[in-house]
Amino acid sequence: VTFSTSVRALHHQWMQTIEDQLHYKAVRPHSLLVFINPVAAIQQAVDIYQFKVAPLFKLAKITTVVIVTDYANHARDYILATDFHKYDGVVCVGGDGMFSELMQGVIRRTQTKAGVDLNNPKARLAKCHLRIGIIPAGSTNSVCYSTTGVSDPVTSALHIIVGDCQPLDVCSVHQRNTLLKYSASLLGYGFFGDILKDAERARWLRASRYDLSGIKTFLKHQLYEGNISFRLATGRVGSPRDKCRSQTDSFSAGDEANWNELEGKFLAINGACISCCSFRSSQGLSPSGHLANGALDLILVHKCSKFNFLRHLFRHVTNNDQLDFPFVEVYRVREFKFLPYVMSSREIALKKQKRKSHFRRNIWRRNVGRKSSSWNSDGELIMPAAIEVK
Ligand SMILES: Nc1ncnc2c1ncn2[C@@H]1O[C@H](COP(=O)(O)OP(=O)(O)OP(=O)(O)O)[C@@H](O)[C@H]1O
Repeated sequence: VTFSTSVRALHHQWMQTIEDQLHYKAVRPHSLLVFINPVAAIQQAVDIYQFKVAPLFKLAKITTVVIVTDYANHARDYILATDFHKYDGVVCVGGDGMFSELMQGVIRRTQTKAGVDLNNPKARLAKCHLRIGIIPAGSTNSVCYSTTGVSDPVTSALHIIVGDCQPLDVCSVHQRNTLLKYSASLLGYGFFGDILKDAERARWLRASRYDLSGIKTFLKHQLYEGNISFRLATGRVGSPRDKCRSQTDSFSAGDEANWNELEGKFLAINGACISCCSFRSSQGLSPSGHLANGALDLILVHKCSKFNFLRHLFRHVTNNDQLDFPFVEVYRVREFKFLPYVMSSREIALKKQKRKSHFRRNIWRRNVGRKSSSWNSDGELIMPAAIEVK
């Protein structure tokens, strides 16, 4: 909504009323540290901040320190080394990758200060009090879209100004006793991991790199074999197949379920902490995913024909239920572990020999088990395939 008037007195009255209202807001930021990723999407983040956001912060009397990053992980390193007493929060001007970078910095900083061993997958993390605001300026902006309902810099700036707060679930991704990453939106193995890996090689194509890599990855129809074990979320956390999207309970003590285990050949294994919607898919990967219920929706896409996989993918951009297929399983879980089955080079050699005589009969097996995929963690690649997520 835009108000406009040529009457000076009325304009002044409106401004005064807004200022008064802001004055009464108890928890709103007065001082912010802003990080701008100049290479996000079509390299317009600096302009978006300068022309759309900075004037609003100025009107709201928010003082800012602005840093245009020089390299990947500049913001994360800065957060780890900075004294935050004078800031009420940090703002990320960029996409999901940039948000993830700031989030890694904020969580790592909080845990280190609290003496928590980051590499211990069983450690209970300390709560982060420093808030992160997102001004969408990236290619996908899924976290912003899933939390505010749109991807619009001005809307996000207004949310920040009035001090809106939306808690988010974050999961830790470990390999044995090493922390790999924290993830707040998508953890995708197979299809989404391969798309990202391919798209990273073609960053010069900007946002369209995802479309091109998506088509290439789809045509490869690569299957990945492995074992997945997961602990279901119990209590009133709802189900990923709920049609009702209203908020559910969050994790409560004593909420323990047994581990389930299954193995198979997967086209995709996706963990969604939020619905992961974006302009590409207004429903998202997990349309009923909740924002802070302490659970993650685990979507397993089993081996199926290319045609059926295309139907599943196509439903993400329509209002049809993309989870309603016999080859798609979905669980709301507290944690999961994945172990890829990858053949050794000796096994591959043996298989090749065998295939010479049974080439036609075994042709379908060509894609299975030769190599593992990588994980796409909020738009960042995680190379180890065997992970524990909590
Ligand atoms: N100055 C910089 N030079 C190069 N890379 C940077 C710089 N600053 C940040 N980065 C990195 O750029 C990566 C991508 O940034 P970002 O997520 O903002 O844009 P995007 O990939 O276009 O958007 P999305 O993640 O929403 O698709 C992030 O991983 C971030 O760490």
